[in-house]
Amino acid sequence: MKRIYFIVNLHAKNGGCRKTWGIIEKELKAKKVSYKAFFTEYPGHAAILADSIGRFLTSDEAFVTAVGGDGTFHEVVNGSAEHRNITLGFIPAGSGNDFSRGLGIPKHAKRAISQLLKSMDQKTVQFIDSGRISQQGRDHTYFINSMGAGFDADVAKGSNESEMKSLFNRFLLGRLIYVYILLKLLFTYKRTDMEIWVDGKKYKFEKVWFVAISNQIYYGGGMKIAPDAVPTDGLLDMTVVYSLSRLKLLFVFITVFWGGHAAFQEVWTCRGMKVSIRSGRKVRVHADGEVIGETPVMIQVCRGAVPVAGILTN
Ligand SMILES: Nc1ncnc2c1ncn2[C@@H]1O[C@H](COP(=O)(O)OP(=O)(O)OP(=O)(O)O)[C@@H](O)[C@H]1O
Repeated sequence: MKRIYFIVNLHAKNGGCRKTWGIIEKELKAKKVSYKAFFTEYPGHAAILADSIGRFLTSDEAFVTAVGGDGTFHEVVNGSAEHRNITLGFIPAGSGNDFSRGLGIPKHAKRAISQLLKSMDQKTVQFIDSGRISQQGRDHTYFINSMGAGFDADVAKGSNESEMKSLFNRFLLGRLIYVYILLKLLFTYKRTDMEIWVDGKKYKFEKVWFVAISNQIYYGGGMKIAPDAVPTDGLLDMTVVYSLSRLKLLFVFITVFWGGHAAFQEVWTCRGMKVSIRSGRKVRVHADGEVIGETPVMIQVCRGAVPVAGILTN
């Protein structure tokens, strides 16, 4: 097997990733796997490391595995987007871990690395779709899980910056930070009207809470925002939540945990390849839980653009 390059964010899960990396390293040494690890030193570094590995190895096939949370994997996906020679892997060691939940990667480190090594050995790589977000005056950003505009981007920002995140992580409740921040922001968020174009067709919505565009089922640490999303179908799943009172949003929110929200008339869903989002007032936009800018944005699916080893898709 070829050498594996690891990009490790020891700060993921408020430092909890250090333990995961210890387990992985022990396994790699026991199995005599050739590897090299790079550790992120600041936000955004994982993307630079992935890009450097892609450039350094030029046309050689390269295995690059992210160890951290969805934010770390998001950076690695973006850093390797221009390098067709890179095959990715992911070992979940974050607070939310939606990618691994949706793509069948075991949450236990030892099992996750075994699955990854087996997949690399047997060359059972799968080609996952990604979404490409375009904003005026900025480089493209890619997402692998989901993107969103409006309330959920504010919640993502609040979750990433919250001092409570480390407290939740300490009690192994990292997933609940999203719920905690959502409840905090629910009573102050100002809704706005939005215009959404899907594959050339225009839809208008009043008093929108958020638009979520998903490549796979989960977001926000285990919520089934797009229960029917398939990450290899060349399509993105849209969810628009609009015209709901604050109280009813809370009610709808509870149903997202089992994917029951689509039954409400104020929840609109649709599938497509090309989407654009415009809003009455500018609202925040996130990609894989990382804030990347504001509306307006355009999104395009990139079918099968991301080769990933060690995953299970149907
Ligand atoms: N050396 C570093 N110091 C501080 N922050 C870093 C460092 N390296 C990476 N980061 C940042 O840490 C943040 C959190 O990482 P990540 O999202 O992977 O973990 P998480 O938030 O615990 O998990 P999840 O996204 O699954 O909830 C990312 O925004 C990343 O840019």
